[in-house]
Amino acid sequence: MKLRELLHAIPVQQLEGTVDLEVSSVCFDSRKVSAHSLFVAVRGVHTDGHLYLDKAIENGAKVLVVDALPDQLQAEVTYVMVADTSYVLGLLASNFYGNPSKALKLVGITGTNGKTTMATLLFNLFKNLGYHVGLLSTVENKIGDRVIPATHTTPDSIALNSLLSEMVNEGCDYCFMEVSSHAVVQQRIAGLRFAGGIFSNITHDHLDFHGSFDHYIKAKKKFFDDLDRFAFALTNVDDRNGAIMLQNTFAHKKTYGLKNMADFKAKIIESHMDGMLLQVDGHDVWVKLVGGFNAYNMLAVYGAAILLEQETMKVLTAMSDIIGAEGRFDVLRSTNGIVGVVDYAHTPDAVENVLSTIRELRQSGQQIITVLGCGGDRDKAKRPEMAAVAVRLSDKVIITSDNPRTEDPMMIIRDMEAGVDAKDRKHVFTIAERKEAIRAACHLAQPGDIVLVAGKGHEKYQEVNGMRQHFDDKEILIETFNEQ
Ligand SMILES: CC(=O)N[C@H]1[C@@H](OP(=O)(O)OP(=O)(O)OC[C@H]2O[C@@H](n3ccc(=O)[nH]c3=O)[C@H](O)[C@@H]2O)O[C@H](CO)[C@@H](O)[C@@H]1O[C@H](C)C(=O)N[C@@H](C)C(=O)N[C@H](CCC(=O)O)C(=O)O
Ligand SMILES: Nc1ncnc2c1ncn2[C@@H]1O[C@H](COP(=O)(O)OP(=O)(O)OP(=O)(O)O)[C@@H](O)[C@H]1O
Ligand SMILES: N[C@H](CCC[C@H](N)C(=O)O)C(=O)O
Ligand SMILES: [Mg+2]
Repeated sequence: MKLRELLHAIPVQQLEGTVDLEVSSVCFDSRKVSAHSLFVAVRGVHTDGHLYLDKAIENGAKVLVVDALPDQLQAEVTYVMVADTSYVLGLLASNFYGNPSKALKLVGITGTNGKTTMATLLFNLFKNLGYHVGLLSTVENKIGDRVIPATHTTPDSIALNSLLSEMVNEGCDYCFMEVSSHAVVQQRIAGLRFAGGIFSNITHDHLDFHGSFDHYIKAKKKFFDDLDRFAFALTNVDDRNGAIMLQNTFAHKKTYGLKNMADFKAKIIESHMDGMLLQVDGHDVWVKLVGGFNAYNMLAVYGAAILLEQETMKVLTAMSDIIGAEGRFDVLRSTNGIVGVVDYAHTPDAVENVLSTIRELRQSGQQIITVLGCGGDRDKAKRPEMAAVAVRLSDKVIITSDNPRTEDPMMIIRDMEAGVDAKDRKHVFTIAERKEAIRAACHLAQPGDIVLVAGKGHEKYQEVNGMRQHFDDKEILIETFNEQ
């Protein structure tokens, strides 16, 4: 593509060099630059792309996008100075791939918990309604039935636009994607046109990255602030911060809720281990998901489908058929009657929701044994809180490891243990090796008891010191159950 074309609608402050040259690719990593690339220098968490301008030129870059011009300019290179390179990277990525978000209906979902579940439910619902659909999620990216492994909850703007353009080329009508707060702050979604945005909820997470809860709220809100007047903005009115999300949006404001007045309303009529009977806008509908939080997820999905102009009865019928994402309240049973639940709960709120649901569904005498850990190089403040909630709502807890990354697993465990009251310690065990922790929980369980393995859900790895080793909670549960 010609640089002149690529710079369409880009807020350029200063230009040095020609715009009549061919650009072969847009890159933000000097190591991925090849002949005739355009390199965007981004200021990151660990380093600054502006330090790699020479490396980018050495690797073949002919255009550099910067927020400050270097002292020495190279004659054969075009310099484009802009105020915010991360933002401009989003716009350039959209332009480079032909603005694919404008050629399908893109719906973004943000919030602390429920994004993957809602995006997957919407993907499955619209497929069931007969559309060709795309999905961008933590678990996987999908174009129709084709799976493309996911590296992030929200891909970087180049990967994102490349995936969207493949979706357009393959005839997708809709794409449902997760919008993480990291992605909003890092402008990964800049330049995208959304047909709608959905807010699930906001509770404690990622305070390491955002600094404070207030900044975390503002990051989520920015997604709605940037929606245009043709989009819908659907929020959870039962969440304390649900209304705040829509304060400054130009989009059509719509609400859903189980407790407060809302445009889309639902009630839980019956709850079972294998599903719930919901009343959605006055209609009874059986769904295959369990837990009050999933009533919210289902209701938001219903609301979004109606806002996307689907027929009510068709949507309700399809809702009975669809399932959510892998590793979200997956139930397994041992031959001797122990119930295993694998769930991706990795925030205090999610642990509370999952355990409250299990408590509501258990029969008298059934014990709950929870296995959980907390991720390394992530929000430390949630560690004692997650442990405290698990101890409050379980009969026994085994504290273990969950992706220690570059941290010492025992230090993470100590942070978690700080949330356990002295009086509860006799019900709490520490087994750093996750496999052994799961096995011990199964051995402690009596027939009928429930073993919750929380935090990793669909993940197929344990990350230790930058190395990912194969690890699958479900696989270990099944293996141990088969021995019992
Ligand atoms: C903290 C964070 O979000 N980091 C993301 C960020 O990296 P960074 O800011 O650390 O980048 P950096 O290393 O400082 O480098 C700055 C710039 O210099 C460039 N560089 C660097 C070295 C070099 O030799 N040449 C070069 O050009 C880099 O390409 C980059 O453009 O930008 C990168 C490119 O987009 C991301 O891959 C990276 O995600 C890391 C791997 C990550 O773990 N992110 C997690 C926290 C994340 O994003 N999670 C959310 C979901 C959270 C949730 O809701 O659960 C997600 O959306 O996945
Ligand atoms: N609407 C909800 N409200 C609260 N908790 C939820 C909700 N939906 C799911 N959960 C809980 O949160 C966990 C994570 O759900 P999900 O993967 O859908 O969230 P996410 O927002 O995609 O998370 P991530 O930020 O890691 O991408 C689930 O396993 C469940 O325990
Ligand atoms: N997307 C989340 C997932 C956390 C899941 C948990 N298994 C962990 O590694 O902390 C994050 O990167 O913070
Ligand atoms: Mg997710």
